[in-house]
Amino acid sequence: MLQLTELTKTFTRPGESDLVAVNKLSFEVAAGEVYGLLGPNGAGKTTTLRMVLGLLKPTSGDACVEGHSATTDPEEVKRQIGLVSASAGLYQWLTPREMLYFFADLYSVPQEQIEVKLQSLADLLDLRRFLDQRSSTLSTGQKQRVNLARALIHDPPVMLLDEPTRGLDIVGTKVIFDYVGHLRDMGKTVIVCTHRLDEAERICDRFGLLYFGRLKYEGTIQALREETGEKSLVDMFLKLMQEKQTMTA
Ligand SMILES: Nc1ncnc2c1ncn2[C@@H]1O[C@H](COP(=O)(O)OP(=O)(O)OP(=O)(O)O)[C@@H](O)[C@H]1O
Repeated sequence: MLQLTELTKTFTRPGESDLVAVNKLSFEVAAGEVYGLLGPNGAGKTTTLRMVLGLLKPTSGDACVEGHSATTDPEEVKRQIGLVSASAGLYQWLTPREMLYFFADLYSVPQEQIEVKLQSLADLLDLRRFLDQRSSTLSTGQKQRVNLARALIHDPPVMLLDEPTRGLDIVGTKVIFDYVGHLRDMGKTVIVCTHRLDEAERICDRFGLLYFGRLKYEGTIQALREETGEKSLVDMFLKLMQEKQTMTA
């Protein structure tokens, strides 16, 4: 369970006015739910994720991850979250097996559980053929699957996926779709940040449309259609942008 309460981040900029990058953002994501946090460049998605991860201190408000405050208990919050980021790399000189053991150890997964966990992830993500091959020799798709396994090795209840399909072909994208399906089935609380609105529409249960740090719309695709009068997320965004242009014209 993830709960954001009036989460706010103001950046002070030398010689310029302050920038409210995230502005009183409140929403909840339940276990077994996939929430799409969507927004154009600069909307405040990354700043929000950094605060949820306990890496950036909010100016006010808080994010609660499984009941732990990201502000006062950031170390526990990190243990509760699995992060999948398009830009995460692998340790080239390690094999996937070594890397998964390394991260399991880092997260204090009990020794007797590591092998069991590794075997189940190897099945889930089809890693068996290359578990003992150096990561530098893996294909892009194989590396991606190892990264997905790494995020789950400590069995976190909350998963953050940041641009998970960036740079992937159809096969790689399908792996992500299936992975998100598994996460939902496992009862994880999932947040997906992406620019790919068409993909978000297929994999998310509910959406928050972020614009200039504020949640402009929130709901299921059906609720958003009724509220905006637009059919697709793309059209909803275009409408939002138009409103802003009219306001500033
Ligand atoms: N450390 C910082 N200092 C000053 N301004 C910042 C800082 N970090 C982010 N910003 C500003 O805050 C706003 C939100 O940025 P953020 O990276 O959260 O947006 P985003 O929605 O993730 O965008 P993108 O999709 O392009 O990654 C932007 O205007 C950005 O320039």
